Amino acid sequence: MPLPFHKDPKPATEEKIQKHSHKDVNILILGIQGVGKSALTVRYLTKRFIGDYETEHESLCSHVIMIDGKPLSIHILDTAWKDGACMKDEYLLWADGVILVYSMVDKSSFDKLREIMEWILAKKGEEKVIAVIGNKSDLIHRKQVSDTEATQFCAEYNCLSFDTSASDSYTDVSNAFNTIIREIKLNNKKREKLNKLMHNPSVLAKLQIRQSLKNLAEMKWRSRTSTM
Ligand SMILES: Nc1nc2c(ncn2[C@@H]2O[C@H](COP(=O)(O)OP(=O)(O)OP(=O)(O)O)[C@@H](O)[C@H]2O)c(=O)[nH]1
Repeated sequence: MPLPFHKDPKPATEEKIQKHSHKDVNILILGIQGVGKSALTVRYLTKRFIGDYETEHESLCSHVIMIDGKPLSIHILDTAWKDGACMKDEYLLWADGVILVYSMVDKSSFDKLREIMEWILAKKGEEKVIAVIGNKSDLIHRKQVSDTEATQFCAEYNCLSFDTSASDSYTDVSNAFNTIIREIKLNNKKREKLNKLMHNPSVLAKLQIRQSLKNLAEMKWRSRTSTM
C-alpha cells in the first residue's frame, strides 16, 4: 500500500535536496544509529509506529501538513549515522532547522550530541532552529540520561527540548515537530526581513556612512596617540 506521504526510497542526493522553494520548511534529523530518527519521522507523518525501519540510507520525506489552518510543504531529511558521515556541510546549508535525537536509554547517544552541536556551531548553524529530542521515554525503567543533564545541555546551547516516545505517544511527537516547525517559520520570516533590509539602498547607504564615520574617528584617534 502506498504511504500517505512521499518517502523517497533511494538515498537523498545533493541534487534532490536543493530543489525546494524557499517558503518550504527543510528539517535535518541527526543522531547516532538506533535512537529512533526514522520512527519519529514516520510517526509524525503517518501517525503510525511500524517498529522496523530501513537503516542503510538517508531518506528525504516530503509532505504537505496543515499548520495553524494553512498548508505547508515540509521536507525531512532522515539521515543514516554511519560514524558521522551524515554530518555534511551541504545538508546543514539546506536545513532551516536541525533536530538532534538521542535515546533516553543510551547515554552514548546523548554524549554524541555535543560533538554534533559543536560541528553545527563551527558551520555557523546557530542561525537555524535547533531542537533536541530525547526519545524512548516509554522505557523509563532503563533511563540513562537524567532530566537535569538534558535541561543543562539545552540551556547551554540555547535550543528547544522535547521528550518523546515514538512508540507510545503520537501527541508528544506531533507537539514536538509542530513547535519546531512554527519556530522555523518565525525564524525564516525574521531572516527574510533582515535580508530585505540589507538590500534596501537607503539602509545600505546609512550603513556605509556609519562605517566611514567610524573609520574617520579611528584614524583621528590613531594620529592623536602617535603624536603624544
Ligand atoms: N521502545 C521504543 N522503541 C523505539 C522508539 N523509537 C524507536 N524505537 C525502536 O528503536 C529501533 C531503532 O529505531 P529507528 O527509527 O530505526 O532508529 P534510527 O535512529 O532511524 O536508526 P538508524 O536508521 O540506524 O540510524 C527500532 O527497533 C524502533 O522500533 C520508542 O520511542 N520507544
